[in-house]
Amino acid sequence: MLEIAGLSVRYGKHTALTETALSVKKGEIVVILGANGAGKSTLLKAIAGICEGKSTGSVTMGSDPVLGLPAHKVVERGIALVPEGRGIFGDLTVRENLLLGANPQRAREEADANFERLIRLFPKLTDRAGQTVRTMSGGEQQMVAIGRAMMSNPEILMLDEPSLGLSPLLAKELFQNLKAVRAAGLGILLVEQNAKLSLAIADRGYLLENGRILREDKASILLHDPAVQAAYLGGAAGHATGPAKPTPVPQAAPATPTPRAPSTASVPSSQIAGLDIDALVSSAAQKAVRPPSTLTPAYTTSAPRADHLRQTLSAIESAARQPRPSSLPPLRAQARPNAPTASAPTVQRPTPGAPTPIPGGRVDVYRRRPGTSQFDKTEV
Ligand SMILES: Nc1ncnc2c1ncn2[C@@H]1O[C@H](COP(=O)(O)OP(=O)(O)OP(=O)(O)O)[C@@H](O)[C@H]1O
Repeated sequence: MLEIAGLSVRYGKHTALTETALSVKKGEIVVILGANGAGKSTLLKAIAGICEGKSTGSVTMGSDPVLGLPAHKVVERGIALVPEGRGIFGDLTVRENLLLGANPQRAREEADANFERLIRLFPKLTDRAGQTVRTMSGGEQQMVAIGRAMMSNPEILMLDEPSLGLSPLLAKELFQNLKAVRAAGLGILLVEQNAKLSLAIADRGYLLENGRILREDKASILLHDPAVQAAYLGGAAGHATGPAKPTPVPQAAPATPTPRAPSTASVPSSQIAGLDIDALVSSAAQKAVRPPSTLTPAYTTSAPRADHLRQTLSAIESAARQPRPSSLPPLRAQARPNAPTASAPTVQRPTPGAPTPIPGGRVDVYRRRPGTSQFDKTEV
């Protein structure tokens, strides 16, 4: 169904993918294994229409060409991507995130059916429909991200390292969920560091190295191949999880989830479809542009900023109260609204201690009495 042939991607002079070929059929899970920088994310991004590099070759969905289409058109062709890091809206509820997934034209008419399919696959989502997503555990958030992608009614679901950041238990649950998605008839293209778990559920696998596909085989064969074990499973199947990458920090579930709205035991599909998708999309777009205060942890409350301001002001005030050092030259005499006007039109900058005499003329210099608004006249 998804066919990739001769796909190459360059970022400027750097070639990230070279003549890549692979396919994903309906109802199968295909996993891409590769070390850091092998080009796995680039492959998914090039298919999804969000790659910053220059892509050449061919990507087709059925008989439709896909390569080069903008991301929203790729989704309309039936390909959905769950990006690394999930890309969900943490400030929105589960229901709102799912509804955003139903924005593509191909999904709008079938939003009810897609939602029914989703809650059959992930019944937990119905209990959490009103919960704000950022209050959920990493595994639950990943489920929302997959759920949102599925609401676009895809035939191919692509996932970029979905187990990243999940505890082993949550990762296991995630891979069980992917089996359920496959059973629903979707094709899955999976990029994973967790070679053991992903090969255990996959049908086929590709090994990608330095942007080239080195090998393609059945997942069960790859899983038990000594060379694959050495490269991706730490030398012994079942003990390691893939090539070197910093061990993800498991996301703990919050002690007490705080739903924004009371949890609904069951959400009828009409409740999903009843929301206004366009309004939600534009509100989500606004929320995605965060004010600077939410981006800088130090300024998440106004107190530290106010303290800093107060300290700065008091430092300026106390500096202003300091007596002026006598070595500094006096300020240039200026006309003041309530002071007598100097008889000469210009006053030269005086030397310290004594005003400079003006040749051929007399200058009246007015000095302010300290602490008053009175002026004393001096003739020069
Ligand atoms: N936007 C970009 N601009 C320039 N080079 C890039 C860009 N994105 C990726 N690359 C380079 O392309 C190569 C492949 O990167 P890619 O992210 O696809 O690898 P990966 O296999 O997904 O790695 P990882 O597992 O570390 O995420 C790397 O050398 C990377 O530095």
